[in-house]
Amino acid sequence: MSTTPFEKTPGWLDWYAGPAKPRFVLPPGSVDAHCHVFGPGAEFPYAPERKYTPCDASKRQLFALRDHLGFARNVVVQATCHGADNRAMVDACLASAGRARGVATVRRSITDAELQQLHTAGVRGVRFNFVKRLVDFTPKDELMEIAARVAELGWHVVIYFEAVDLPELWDFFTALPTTVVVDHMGRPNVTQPVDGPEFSLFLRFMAEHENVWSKVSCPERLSVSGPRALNGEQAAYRDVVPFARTVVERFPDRVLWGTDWPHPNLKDHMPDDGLLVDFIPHIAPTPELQRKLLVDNPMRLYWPEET
Ligand SMILES: O=C(O)/C=C(\CC(=O)C(=O)O)C(=O)O
Repeated sequence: MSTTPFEKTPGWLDWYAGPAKPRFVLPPGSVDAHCHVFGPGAEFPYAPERKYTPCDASKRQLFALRDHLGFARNVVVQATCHGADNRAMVDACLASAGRARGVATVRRSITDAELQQLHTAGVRGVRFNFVKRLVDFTPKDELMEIAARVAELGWHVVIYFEAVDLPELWDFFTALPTTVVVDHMGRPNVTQPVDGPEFSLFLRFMAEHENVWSKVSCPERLSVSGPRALNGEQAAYRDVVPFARTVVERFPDRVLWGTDWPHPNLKDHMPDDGLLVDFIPHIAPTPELQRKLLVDNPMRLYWPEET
């Protein structure tokens, strides 16, 4: 039972308890390269400037899911409900015995010593979020300054934005001096054709910039016609498959996959994470593509010293 002093956002959907055991057997050493921890709020309070208040989702629960699904490692991405207070994410990395790396949110005021502490804890990237419902605006010159500082540590920049905003953000993104990792394929509108102007622009963004990678994650967030990953469904979110599969097949060495557990801000349903894993072979149909997506690429980015 939760003892959080926080009241969840009305209508909040809690993460799925008792997920199925995936039928798809993950390659040994697979990395869940996009997931979060929330609090627990009593230990790691949510940020005053947050746009939503989630249910708690602790490191212990995350690691139990990792083991249940068959992942070896996690990349814990700072969620906006914790603002630039990275303590919950750092605590998860430190408790993971080297099996978790982190992506932080930092402000311009962070000191070099604090950045170094994050590095020692396992942080290897910063996240710049441009989704307006999630964060207040941060000036681009501040973000560029942060990017230049973290480049010196060998970190990358994770960017999260809506597809309609890519044209306006293009110049900023293409000026970033690091590897750039796009969350959830830049959130395409999957009711549009995969070869239509919107997604073609995203593919061009990746094709013309070899430092740009993409997470082919979050079908449950992008899908419009489903079916949902519930009740044993083995062919969930069919409308997202052509988009993700195109990215995996065109850029096999620059893609990552993650559960996005505990799935913040879903409105419609909460997926069974076991069935989400069963989505992977639909978008990465061969063992070679699967190994690159789940092992080789995330290891190169987050644990390069082991590759
Ligand atoms: O978990 C995600 O990747 C997506 C989110 C939440 C988020 O980014 C955050 O809170 O930081 C969303 O679309 O609401």
